Amino acid sequence: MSSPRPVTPRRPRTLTFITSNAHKLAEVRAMLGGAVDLQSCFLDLVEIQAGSVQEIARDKCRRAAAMVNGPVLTEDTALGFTALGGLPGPYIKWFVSTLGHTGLNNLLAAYHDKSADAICTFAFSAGPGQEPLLFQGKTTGRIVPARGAGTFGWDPIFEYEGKTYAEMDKSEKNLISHRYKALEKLKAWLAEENVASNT
Ligand SMILES: O=c1[nH]c(=O)c2ncn([C@@H]3O[C@H](COP(=O)(O)OP(=O)(O)OP(=O)(O)O)[C@@H](O)[C@H]3O)c2[nH]1
Ligand SMILES: [Mg+2]
Repeated sequence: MSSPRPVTPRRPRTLTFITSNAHKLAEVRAMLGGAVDLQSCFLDLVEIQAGSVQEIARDKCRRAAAMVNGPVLTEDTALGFTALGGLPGPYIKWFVSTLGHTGLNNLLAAYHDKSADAICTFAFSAGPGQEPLLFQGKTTGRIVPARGAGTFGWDPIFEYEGKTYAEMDKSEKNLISHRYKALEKLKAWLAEENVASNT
């Protein structure tokens, strides 16, 4: 007996982005432009502890799809310090709120290597029981003492090519960021469907 073929979800024209983070939503809106009709739903989803960012992102998306009983887009951001083997990674939210910018710098005080990877993982599920598809982007930078007037999480301590995210105009960050790179992959996937459905 042959096993069932995996079903590729239809690419949606409307995306419902489930997030509790207004900064993420603003960046995603700015970067998606008119590529898709973006709806948002402000929910703080449970996030599991797991060994991989992918596993956490998939679980978060499955929960969102079950909660709204329909197609959903979710996003998970990790910030991994090379010297710490990729930690705090997906747990950066709790590290930044507990340690602050200075504390995060102090974590690297004993190490010469200050490099860090900002990793963004979007997950799309076509609905409850539908396996999420992942779109991931990574930007490598350095952890530095806070600079710039950023109000978004760790933007002031993440330096890329001489400027922290917080020192960049939004439009500048949105051309090189981890989120931009992930969103380009999501947009390419959406565009493929538009080509297919117009032919
Ligand atoms: O300076 C920043 N520049 C960014 O570009 C960025 N993207 C995310 N974050 C922060 O990193 C943690 C991720 O955790 P996270 O993915 O679980 O997000 P969240 O819980 O805030 O929202 P969500 O899970 O409801 O979507 C949270 O503290 C976010 O505020 C950023 N900080
Ligand atoms: Mg979260």
